[in-house]
Amino acid sequence: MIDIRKATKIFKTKNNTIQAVDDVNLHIREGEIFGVIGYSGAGKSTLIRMLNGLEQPSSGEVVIGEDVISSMTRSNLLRKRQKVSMIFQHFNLLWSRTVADNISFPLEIAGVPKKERARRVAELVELVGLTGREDNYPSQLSGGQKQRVGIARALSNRPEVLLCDEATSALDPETTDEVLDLLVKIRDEMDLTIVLITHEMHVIRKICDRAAVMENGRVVETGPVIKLFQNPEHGVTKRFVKDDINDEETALSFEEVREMFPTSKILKLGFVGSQSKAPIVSQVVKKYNLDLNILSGNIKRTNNESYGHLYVAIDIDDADLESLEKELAEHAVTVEVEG
Ligand SMILES: Nc1ncnc2c1ncn2[C@@H]1O[C@H](COP(=O)(O)OP(=O)(O)OP(=O)(O)O)[C@@H](O)[C@H]1O
Repeated sequence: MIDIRKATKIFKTKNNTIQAVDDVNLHIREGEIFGVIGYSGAGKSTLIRMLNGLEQPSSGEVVIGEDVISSMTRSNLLRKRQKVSMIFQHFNLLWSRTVADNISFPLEIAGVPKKERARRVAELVELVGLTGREDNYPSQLSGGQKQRVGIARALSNRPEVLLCDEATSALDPETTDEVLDLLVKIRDEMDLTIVLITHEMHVIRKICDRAAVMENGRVVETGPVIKLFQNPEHGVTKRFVKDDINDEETALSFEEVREMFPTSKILKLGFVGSQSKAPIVSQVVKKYNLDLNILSGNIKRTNNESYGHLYVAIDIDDADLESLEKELAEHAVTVEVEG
């Protein structure tokens, strides 16, 4: 559906040349929620702006559906933007217009008749959960409500692609989750493809199907979200995953654990998918008659799976450990011996 092929973007300023996007190749499938994550300056905004022609690549191509965005005429691009719409971190609402009039604005520009506009606005207000707020001005709304207006406005011309530029970065965690839930709902109900950029791994974990990690203009890792969390390969991905899981405390307490259980081995058991809900550990503990201390654990949910790990201190000799590893592997539970 979306193909970014060998895209680069070079900004030349008076004293400087900056390679904001460096030889990026990405394929985004129809109907997926695709995330791009990176720290500040990684090139995310420049990349997402290439998808609606707000930036033109210095070289390479951006294709959405049948259209080569990177070589469209201005008038065709303006028409295409009705099908590739965008929401923003700071909402970009028109402050002198009411909720209803903000949502109606793109329809007015597209020349939709008044009656039809009113019908569409009513539908969208309901879809984004703003019934009763139609006549409010943006200044009378909370951040989450303002973003709902932004979403409704972006959906007014029935786009095929919705681009989200740090759409939840200005919101508190609870409101973030509500807006993320809304994005999933509209993707499901409206056959949308969503591309979002963020610096929060939580956002990727919560709603994305696949994601790309950017650093210095390059995509350094890409794949299904569960894979990025379970088996991050690049250092930047590992940092993002660690920040999200926040297992620093576990690492710090290993020394104490060794003092407390000098004869034990410390194991990290990794779970994914349906296995993370099954009582596998208690089954093998019973079977091998093991003495086991649970040190810490963490189970997280992605959009459609759970994954996580459990640190345990366990009195076990090498032979038993080998059979235990084999048995757990049959249940897709990984075992790593710490230290
Ligand atoms: N119009 C521009 N002119 C010159 N340099 C630019 C321009 N736009 C972006 N850059 C530079 O390109 C690099 C990538 O910027 P970009 O905004 O795409 O990164 P980002 O990952 O979105 O970061 P942030 O999250 O801070 O917005 C940065 O070094 C930035 O300073």
